[in-house]
Amino acid sequence: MRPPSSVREFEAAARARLDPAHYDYFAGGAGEEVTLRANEAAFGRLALLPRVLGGAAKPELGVTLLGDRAAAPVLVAPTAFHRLAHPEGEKATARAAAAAETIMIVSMASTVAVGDVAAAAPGARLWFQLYVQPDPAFTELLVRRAEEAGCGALVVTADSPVRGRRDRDERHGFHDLPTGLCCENMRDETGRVRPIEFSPAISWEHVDRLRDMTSLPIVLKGVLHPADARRALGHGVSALIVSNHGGRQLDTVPAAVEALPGVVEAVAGTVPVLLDGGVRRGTDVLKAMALGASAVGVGRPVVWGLAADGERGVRRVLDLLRAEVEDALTLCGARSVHDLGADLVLRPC
Ligand SMILES: Cc1cc2nc3c(=O)[nH]c(=O)nc-3n(C[C@H](O)[C@H](O)[C@H](O)COP(=O)(O)O)c2cc1C
Ligand SMILES: CC(C)CC(=O)C(=O)O
Repeated sequence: MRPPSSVREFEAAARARLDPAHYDYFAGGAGEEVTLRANEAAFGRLALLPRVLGGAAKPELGVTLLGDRAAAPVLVAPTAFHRLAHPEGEKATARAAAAAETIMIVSMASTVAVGDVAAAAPGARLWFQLYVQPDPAFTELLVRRAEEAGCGALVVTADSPVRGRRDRDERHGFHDLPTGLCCENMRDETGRVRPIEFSPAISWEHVDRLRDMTSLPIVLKGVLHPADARRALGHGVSALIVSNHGGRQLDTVPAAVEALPGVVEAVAGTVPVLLDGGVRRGTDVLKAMALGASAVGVGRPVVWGLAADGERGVRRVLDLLRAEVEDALTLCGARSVHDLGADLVLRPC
């Protein structure tokens, strides 16, 4: 059978393979899924206004983020539970990210321990995503594990003081991983697996404590409001990710790409601003970068690749997106992803 030739086809292939409860866990969003739909729809409403006769024979796609080089401005966003999608789980994802020469943000809720992910994928550039745990000693243990695994940054998720309410999971009664799988990073010193806890009282003080705890750069994920973006700058944050968690947390917040310009303006170039949510095509990547993003993350597309064909599927998803970015860049008459300005995008009135 021919391999899928778009992220959409990968989703169809993944859906055909996955248990419906697991497909719905990966695909679903919070509440009425207004934000989930908005993430993709907002990219569709933005039109590209290309230039002509300005291209390069080999356009520049590479970006350097917090000292880590990525061959294309498309990162692997942190997503939980990869072994639900494929037995090799995060090991397969990391190998594919390494082969595609991009950065993978390993979820704290990975089903392979971050140290084992790193060991399985030599040369992978990994960052570690953290949900601050109510027990500060356990949070510190997680940070040390990320450091020992060689992760290049700590990505602190700020949009999840509680877990989003997801009707699809309720309908299936999907609340726990099946027997044999667990969140391997959550083992304490005795080997017991702790449940992931959310911290409703998470605050800027927690960011300060993390700042004191580690010399890793801290990336704040889940920022939508410009005032929070400005505030983050005073707390030693090295980058921001504009994200609504793929529409899985607070429903009816704006599409990520709609929130992007306000955050970009607020930080005024002091730190890189990344975006995730709804990126499915190379043209989406260009639109986000034209509006000021330094790179984007993809969540579900990677899971679809993994479910469809393991490491090979993830590699193909990343390669497809890279090729689409290259084509779109050339068709926009641009020589480099660093040359894109807001005039490339026509926003609806
Ligand atoms: C199945 C799934 C699991 C996720 N798990 C995490 C997680 O563990 N930590 C986190 O910060 N974000 C998590 N996210 C959010 C992603 O990092 C990202 O914000 C989102 O998927 C981007 O939207 P996209 O799926 O449209 O690309 C998850 C998203 C999905 C779809
Ligand atoms: C363990 C989960 C809370 C992971 C997550 O962030 C998600 O499912 O969106």
